[in-house]
Amino acid sequence: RYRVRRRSIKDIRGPVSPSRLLGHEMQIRHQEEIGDLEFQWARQYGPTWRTQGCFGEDVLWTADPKTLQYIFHTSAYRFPKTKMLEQAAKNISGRGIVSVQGEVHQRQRKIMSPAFSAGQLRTFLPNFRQSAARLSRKWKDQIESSPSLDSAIINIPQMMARMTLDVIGEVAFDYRFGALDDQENELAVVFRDLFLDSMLHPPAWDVLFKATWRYIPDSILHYVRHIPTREYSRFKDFLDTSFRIGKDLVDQKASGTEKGSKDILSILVQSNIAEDAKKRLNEDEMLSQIATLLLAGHDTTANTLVWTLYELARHPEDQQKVRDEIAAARKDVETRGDEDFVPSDFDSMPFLNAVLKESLRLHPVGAVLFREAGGEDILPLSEPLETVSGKMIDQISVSKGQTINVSVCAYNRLQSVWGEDGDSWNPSRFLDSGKEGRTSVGVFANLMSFSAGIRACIGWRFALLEMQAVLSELVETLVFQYPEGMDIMRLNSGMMVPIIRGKLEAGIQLPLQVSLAHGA
Ligand code: HEM
Repeated sequence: RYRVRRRSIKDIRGPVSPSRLLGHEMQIRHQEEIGDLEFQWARQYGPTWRTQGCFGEDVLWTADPKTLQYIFHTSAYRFPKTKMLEQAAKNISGRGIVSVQGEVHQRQRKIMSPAFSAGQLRTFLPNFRQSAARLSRKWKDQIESSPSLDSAIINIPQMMARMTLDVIGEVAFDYRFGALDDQENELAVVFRDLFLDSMLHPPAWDVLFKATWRYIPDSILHYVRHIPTREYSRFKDFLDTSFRIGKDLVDQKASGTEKGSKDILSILVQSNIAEDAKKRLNEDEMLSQIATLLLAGHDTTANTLVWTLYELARHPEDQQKVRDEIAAARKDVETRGDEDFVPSDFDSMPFLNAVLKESLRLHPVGAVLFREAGGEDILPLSEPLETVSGKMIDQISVSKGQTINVSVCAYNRLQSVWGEDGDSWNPSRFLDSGKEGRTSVGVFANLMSFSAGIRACIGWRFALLEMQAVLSELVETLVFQYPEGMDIMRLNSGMMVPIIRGKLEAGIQLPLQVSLAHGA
């Protein structure tokens, strides 16, 4: 009888598995700091290695630029998200753009793209700036009411996440969360600590259970969202609440009472109406996009900004350089007679942009992307790889269903791409233009932090402009200092977040000493 032989990746080198049943899964999820193991393995085996998943599955890991380029750019939909990831995304965001695949994804992305055009984005800048100004006002008030009157220790992540939630509410849906003003908004409440509460250090039973999802038919898998444990019920609460509130919002936009509105949902509703009837988003898909944008568009940006302030507090000379650049741009604004920065002003802040890139490089909020081979395929490698049996190979054959974990954090530090100081903070690397010979990979700055290709972050320009707007306000008006002896760790709560070593129970923490900038 003819049998198809699966292509084995057993000859790819990798660490010895600590458990037959769970492989490296628990070790990876419970590692002390996010990325530590991947950095170690990338150093030991090069940018491609193999680990053991649950039930003895061989998992291929890659941080190799040529492989990444092949998977994300060259191969269209040939490397879908794993079924486990697809279902996990559906549990929390429904059938929105993050969780669908192939043609459905292509259809949704086409309808959503107009809402993220450059022209559309410009209209959001005043909102980004006003929200940033409200945040800096809050922190100034905290400083002015502190015992010393000139500085205060402030836990940065808390208010930052509230600000980005307010921003996404307003510009995406014309909806007021009032999060910066401590309002007990229903949606804001189901959102609070959603990921930290549900995804940190998952128990072994759940890791094993999720590993079986690939064998369960979709019609049954759909019901996992009703499992009454902490993770599943928190996600269900969030999704149900966001669908209920979203429905009112969509009805308002569709009824045309808000003609001329420029929020993302209004554009989306219009773009959907303009689409061929057969290709339109149905109600379930439309509501899912609301949950998706809330999730994808708020904590991501907040955390990147938090890590940026962490680095600037640790590198005061760089912080001052950014402040000087902002001051020079401010003079230009005044000379022009404008009230505030316009998008092109941020082009004249090369160091601020380099700082954001370097922060995204060292602290990608999504440290790993999960894919599988949609069919038999051959992955190219940028450098020959020595196998367990001592062969040198320059490509890897994979079978349909082969799990491929993309280590964004390891790629972002790869010495062959970023130089010997790949592990260190050095924003100036982005000021040098000597990039010839590099394999072009990510959608932004050759980084994988916003992913790449047809499934790259749809909101990367949005995030960048928001971060430019917020960082320029905060650094112009405030000075951030790193408290002596504090030890911050990168924790995995589904996203890379900071905590203080030994104080996990305190949750996400980055307390910085904040004072008023001279003249602010
Ligand atoms: C610094 C901030 C951000 C980072 C680092 C980031 C990162 C990413 C990454 C890595 C992906 C790919 C995920 C995967 O393939 O598994 C992604 C997808 C996505 N992001 Fe972002 N993101 C950010 C901000 C935003 C914002 C502000 C929005 C919306 C306003 C947004 C909306 C989305 C959407 C809708 C997708 C799915 C795209 C698709 O599958 O076609 N993101 N993002």
